[in-house]
Amino acid sequence: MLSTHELTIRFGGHVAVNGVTCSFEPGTLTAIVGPNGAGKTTYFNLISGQLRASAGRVLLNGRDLSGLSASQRTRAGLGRAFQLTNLFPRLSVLENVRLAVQATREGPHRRGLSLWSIWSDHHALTERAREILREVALHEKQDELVSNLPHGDQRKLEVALLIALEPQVFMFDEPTAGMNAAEAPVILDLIRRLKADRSKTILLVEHKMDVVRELADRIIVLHNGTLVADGAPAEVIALPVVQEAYLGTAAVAQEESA
Ligand SMILES: Nc1ncnc2c1ncn2[C@@H]1O[C@H](COP(=O)(O)OP(=O)(O)OP(=O)(O)O)[C@@H](O)[C@H]1O
Repeated sequence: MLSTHELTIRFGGHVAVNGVTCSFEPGTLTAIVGPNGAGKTTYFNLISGQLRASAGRVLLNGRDLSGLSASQRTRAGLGRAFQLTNLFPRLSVLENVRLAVQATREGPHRRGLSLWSIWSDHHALTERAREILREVALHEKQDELVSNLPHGDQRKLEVALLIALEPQVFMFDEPTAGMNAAEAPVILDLIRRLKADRSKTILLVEHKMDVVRELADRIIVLHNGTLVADGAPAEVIALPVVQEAYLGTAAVAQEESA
């Protein structure tokens, strides 16, 4: 189980995430919603280690990750979509995924340096990388250079790399942002499949309410950095703070007068 305890960060005088205590169970997809600037991405950054907390703790299966770097947290099982700046733009799509698979499987694949083990490892890693690319519908572009990929494909590649890490916790920050109508369903299907594997913990920051409504088992709401609501999707979506953030104050006024 993943949990945060009184997690807080201050930027100068501004408290962007303010004492957030919350637990996330395996087999559950939790959507994190809230108005612009509420602290959703900052909360993600604190969990994944991109930002160091001013106070509070992040625990995974009882282990305190608070002092660990982002890459150490990744090795501990926290999977956050790669920033594309971390990729190798001059390598192919397949090579990038293969390297991520290799980095994940480094331990079991170290069987000494016989030519056979090098070849069979390479073969197995490449096969796994191809399989992942099929899952995100990027297999037809496996030989393209990453630097040449259009935006939607780069986002798919981020998800491919996340899968290659085989994390226990999947963190998606607006995974379909910038994708066209043909591309988004591929990623949403993939999240549905991850969800069906009841052992994974999934966190999703998402502005599209239809996506949240369909995928989330639970919704938490951040407002000015504070956790203001936590519960089943239908009851949380009905709250005025969510209605205001996503549907505009007009919708709230209409409901109130109805
Ligand atoms: N590195 C930083 N330095 C200073 N202030 C920051 C920094 N990162 C975030 N903030 C501030 O923290 C607050 C929360 O930002 P954050 O991006 O987490 O919100 P969000 O809920 O993800 O917003 P959005 O929905 O618009 O993406 C904002 O007021 C933002 O300006």
